[in-house]
Amino acid sequence: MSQSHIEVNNLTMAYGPMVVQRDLNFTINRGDIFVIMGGSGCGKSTLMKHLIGLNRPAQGEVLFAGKSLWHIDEQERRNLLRRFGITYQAGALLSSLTLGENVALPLQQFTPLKPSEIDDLVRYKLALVGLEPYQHFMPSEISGGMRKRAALARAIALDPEVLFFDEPSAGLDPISARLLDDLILELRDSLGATIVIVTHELASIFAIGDNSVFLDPETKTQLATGDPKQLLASCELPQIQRFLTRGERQAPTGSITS
Ligand SMILES: Nc1ncnc2c1ncn2[C@@H]1O[C@H](COP(=O)(O)OP(=O)(O)OP(=O)(O)O)[C@@H](O)[C@H]1O
Repeated sequence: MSQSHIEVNNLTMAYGPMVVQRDLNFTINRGDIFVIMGGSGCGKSTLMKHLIGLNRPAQGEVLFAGKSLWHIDEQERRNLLRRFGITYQAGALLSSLTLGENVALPLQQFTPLKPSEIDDLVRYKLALVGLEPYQHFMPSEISGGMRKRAALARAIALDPEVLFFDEPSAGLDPISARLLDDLILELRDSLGATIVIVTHELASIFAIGDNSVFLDPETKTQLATGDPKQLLASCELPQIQRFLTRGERQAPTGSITS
C-alpha cells in the first residue's frame, strides 16, 4: 500500500486578512509525482511555500513524515528542511559560478565532505542529468534546458527525499520540456524521491503526474484531488474539464451535460 509522505489537513492559507485557499485536504504518497494545478493566481505557489515550510498556515497543518514544521524545535526543523530539494522557476543558478561550483555549493554548506569527495559527487550529480562534460561551463554558456537540468543537479546534491519544482518547463520548447519530464521520471525512479510540481503544462501533467490537487480561484478551495488521467476521464466538474482540455470540453465524454 502507498505510504503517506506529506499530509495537508484542513489547510487555510492567507496573506494577512486575504484568504488564498481554505480547507485543503490531500495526501502526497512516497514516490509519487504530485501535481498542483489550477488557474492563474489560485494559490499554487503559495501552497508550495506552505509545503516547504516558508509560509505558516493560517489554519490547519502540513505534516511532513507525520511532523509539522511549525511544532518542532529549530534544530529538528533544519534537519527536516535538509531533506527537501527545491528548484524555482527563475534564478535557479548563480551566474558567477560554473555549473560544478553551483552544484558543489550545498555540499560545501551542509556536509563535512572533503573537496575531493565533493568533486566526485558533483560529477556524479551532473552525470545524472547528462551534464558531466559541462562541469566547468558558466550558466550563460549553456541553453535554457541545460540550465534547468543543472538546477536540478543542484537540487539533488543532498539526496533529497522530496523534490519541489515550480513551473519546471516554463520557457522551454516542447522537446526540451518533454526531455525534462523524462528526466524527472528517471530521477524519481533512481532516487526514490517524492516529487511535487506546480505546472500548467497539460502534456507534463498527463505524462508524469500520479496524483494531483486542483485549486479553484473562484471558490478558493480544492475542487478535486486524484490521478489527472482519472480526473479527465471521470470528473464531471466543468472547471476541471475546461482546465484539463484547454477549454475544449465541459464534461467527460459520455456524461450528460445540459
Ligand atoms: N507575498 C504575498 N503577499 C500578498 N499576497 C500575495 C503574496 N504572494 C502571492 N499573493 C497573492 O496570493 C494569490 C495567490 O498567488 P500565487 O502566486 O500563490 O498564485 P499562483 O496560482 O501560483 O499564480 P500563477 O499561476 O499566476 O503563478 C494572488 O492573489 C497573489 O496576488
